[in-house]
Amino acid sequence: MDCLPNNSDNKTLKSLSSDRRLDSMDLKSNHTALVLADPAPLNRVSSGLLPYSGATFSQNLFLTVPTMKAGILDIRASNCLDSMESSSPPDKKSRDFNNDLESTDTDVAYRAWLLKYPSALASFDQITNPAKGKRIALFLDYDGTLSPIVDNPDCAFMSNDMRAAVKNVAEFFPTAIISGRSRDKVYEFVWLTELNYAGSHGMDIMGPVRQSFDDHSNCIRSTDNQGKEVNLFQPASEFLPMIDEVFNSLVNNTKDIRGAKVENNKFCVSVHYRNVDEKDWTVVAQRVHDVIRNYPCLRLTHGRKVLEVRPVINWDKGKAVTFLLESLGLSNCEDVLPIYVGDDQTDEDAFKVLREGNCGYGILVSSVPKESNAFFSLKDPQEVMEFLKSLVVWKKTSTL
Ligand SMILES: O=P(O)(O)OC[C@H]1O[C@H](O[C@H]2O[C@H](CO)[C@@H](O)[C@H](O)[C@H]2O)[C@H](O)[C@@H](O)[C@@H]1O
Repeated sequence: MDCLPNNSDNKTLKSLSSDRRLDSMDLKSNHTALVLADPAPLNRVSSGLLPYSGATFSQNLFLTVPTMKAGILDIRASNCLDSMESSSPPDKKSRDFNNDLESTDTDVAYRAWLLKYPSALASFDQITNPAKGKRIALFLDYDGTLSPIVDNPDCAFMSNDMRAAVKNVAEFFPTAIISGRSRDKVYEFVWLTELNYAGSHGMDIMGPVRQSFDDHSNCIRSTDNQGKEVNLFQPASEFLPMIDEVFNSLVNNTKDIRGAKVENNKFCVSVHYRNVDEKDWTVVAQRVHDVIRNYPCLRLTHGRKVLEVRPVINWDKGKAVTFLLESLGLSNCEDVLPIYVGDDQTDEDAFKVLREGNCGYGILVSSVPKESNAFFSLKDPQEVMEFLKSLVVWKKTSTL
């Protein structure tokens, strides 16, 4: 069934939910597990979507929702649990408990992995040589990239040193933050006016005014914190009432699970299980499924000890990068080298766009080996900061 709401009336979306309940009786279909799989949970994606082409694309933004097989919710929750475990590699604290032998194995595995994803610091020339004569455009994820992962998402502050490094780099290169958090929240953490911001995994982009976007159905004129006129692009605006409703249900459904935390990120909702006892992860997964089973227009993806509930639209951090490049007048690959730095599963969409377009580099921030679409790697936010500083030094000393 296509998930194609044609106006902002939440009832339309709810009635699609009831249709979907009929579909759930279709025992022949076999796509349900895909709803939960990350990163490509959908069975049909609108192709060739170029939002900045000037065409109205509201309809094309919506993806086909797989039909649901009756009575397999438990299987779905257990699939989800596998993903929860695999997308949550042990943190340094717990790895330090491992014995020496295991640590050595981990180091050997990491060094082997570095052959495939070389350090962006050690390979700095390889990154900057192709940038000669071009402008570098920088895209930065927030959590785990600019700020270290901490237990309480409300306390994921970036250091003053990191803020200074981002401010400096933005003086030389157009820079944008693309975060899963709401745009307002990430701005409160970063607090730098010289950047562009995209929140809700790219579903809320504030960029410079572009006349060519004026007819765009999801683009409106607004003002930023300093009263400057800007373009706001919000391709999931029709989902706002639904997301609020789901947020409230998720808060309600998980309030008895010790350590669970639900975060409203405006166009998506995060359900955190970092502080939940591992034996209760399955309960978290089940409760989330209990809620979203009523919303076929929503899907689930996995982040770092977090389940992300988001609209089923053909939009992600990769699309946001393309959109921002266009908005900033930087879409010509001949003149521009985009670099995207991120640590999470949702950043893979952006790495993929750069890799497939052969027009820039993804840099994965990870201290453990992971398969990625990135070209390079950095170990942690500290190394990200060193990389940003190196870019500034390179630019200042570069004669080209
Ligand atoms: O795209 P990002 O900027 O990386 O945002 C992704 C999610 O990041 C946050 O959660 C993660 O960081 C928290 C603070 O370190 C940590 O406690 C949590 O376990 C991580 O998943 C944020 O809270 C989420 O809303 C974002 O979606």
